[in-house]
Amino acid sequence: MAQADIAVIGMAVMGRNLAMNIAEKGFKVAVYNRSSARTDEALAEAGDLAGNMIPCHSIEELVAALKPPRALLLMVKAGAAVDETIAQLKPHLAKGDIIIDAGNANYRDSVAHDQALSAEGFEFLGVGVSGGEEGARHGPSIMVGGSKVAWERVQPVLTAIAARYQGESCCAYMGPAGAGHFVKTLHNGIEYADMQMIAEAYGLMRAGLGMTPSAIADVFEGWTKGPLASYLTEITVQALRTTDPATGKPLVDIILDSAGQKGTGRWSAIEALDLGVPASAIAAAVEARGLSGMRSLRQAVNGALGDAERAAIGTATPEIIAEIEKTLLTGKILAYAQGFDVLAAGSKQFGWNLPLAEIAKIWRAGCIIRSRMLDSMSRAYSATPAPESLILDPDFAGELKASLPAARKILGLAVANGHPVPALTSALNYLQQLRASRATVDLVQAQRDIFGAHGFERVDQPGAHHGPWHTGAE
Ligand SMILES: NC(=O)C1=CN([C@@H]2O[C@H](COP(=O)(O)OP(=O)(O)OC[C@H]3O[C@@H](n4cnc5c(N)ncnc54)[C@H](OP(=O)(O)O)[C@@H]3O)[C@@H](O)[C@H]2O)C=CC1
Ligand SMILES: O=C(CO)[C@H](O)[C@H](O)COP(=O)(O)O
Repeated sequence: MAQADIAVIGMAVMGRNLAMNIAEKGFKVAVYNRSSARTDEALAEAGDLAGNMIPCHSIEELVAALKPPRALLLMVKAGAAVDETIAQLKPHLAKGDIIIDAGNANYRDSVAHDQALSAEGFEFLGVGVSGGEEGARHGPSIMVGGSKVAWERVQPVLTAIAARYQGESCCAYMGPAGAGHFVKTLHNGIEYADMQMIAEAYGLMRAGLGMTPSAIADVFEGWTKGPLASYLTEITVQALRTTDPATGKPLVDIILDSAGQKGTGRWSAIEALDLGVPASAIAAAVEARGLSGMRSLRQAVNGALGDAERAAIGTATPEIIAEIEKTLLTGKILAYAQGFDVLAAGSKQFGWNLPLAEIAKIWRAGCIIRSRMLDSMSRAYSATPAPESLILDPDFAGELKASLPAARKILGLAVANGHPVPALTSALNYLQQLRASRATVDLVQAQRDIFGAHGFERVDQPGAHHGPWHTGAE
């Protein structure tokens, strides 16, 4: 009998936890996984919540379990798995039924799915979900894009399962198809930058100040009470406090220094480049992950040039630690500013009218980048008119001004003493470029005009100009 409010397809980490979350909020959820064993495992794990879950072992069974118009939420591997699942579902669905892709899809795939499905009479939502396993189970941040009719149908479920910040649900409608996954992509781009900059600050304390992981954990713990308060700061404390049971060493020292990536960070950098918006801190973080994976090249370069000389930048005094905190704060504000700039540019380019203040609001709880700073960002974007960049918001401008001398000093020391700090320096260079009253691309314009007659503008006359250039003859 059709009694389920919604279906969740994909019973891996995210899907099964979302299903339990939905069941806990009092909705009936039909669950299905390509390999049936996972469906049974999910039911077994659900305990009392299984009463609100309907296990289905075939697509036919799943479709029959749903109240019309049927809403089916896919939480499977992004890409081909989504295409295949949609193709399997379609023959069993009726017009008006809703397919929701809630994985980490590329927003372009969401747009394509929306076009194809709406042409066949189905509704589509591309939904970004952030919060990992814990978030999926107890309240993620949810970014919805696509059909408004479909949104209205599933809004009660998605709003109920999302995290709450001071009573407000961290689920919101972002705009037409593509908008939800575009926002989620940039969330992850910012996440990459935030994580990389935290790792760089850790590196400075570890190799530059000679501190132990546990002493650095204490520092990060202190930072959880200040402007850097965030989930990522908190889990950094947890990571640095963990000892490897097998060796008794700090676990962080046993973990291979090669980080994976599934695509969203890279897509953020690609979209930024496509839109012509600098997102150098995000790009640096993506590149740092890529470079970490080039193990044979790293070993060859290490062998050829010798181990990077990572000399002391000082001793672990409260003063220098406070300067590293300010350096991280500077980098973090700038990386978020870049991420929001990409969102604003995408919004304009695709005519989405993305709600930037709302985005900052729904990122305040549930998602991986949740932080105290996002509350200030939601306030900044609620202003009329909204600032052109977060850097121009008076509070963030004030924080940057106050932190800048420390950031320059620390990053100067870092570079001079051989410490890799690609994301932090990219962020700082971005600000230094923006602040400069005169950029050095005047010389680039000269070069372009000499080799390609590309022309240039003059500061003292209107119009396009060309040369005349010194030939060496005069
Ligand atoms: N893990 C996380 O922290 C987060 C993940 N996400 C996104 O959520 C989605 C799900 O993530 P996660 O739970 O980690 O699971 P995975 O990304 O590891 O995907 C595994 C699931 O996809 C299914 N699957 C794989 N290939 C196919 C296929 N060809 N046809 C049908 N089903 C297939 C698997 O079924 P089977 O068991 O049969 O192999 C399984 O249910 C992904 O898009 C991910 O990027 C979003 C936020 C956080
Ligand atoms: O979406 C997520 C959190 O919001 C994923 O957990 C995370 O981004 C995984 O991505 P990657 O493997 O590329 O680090």
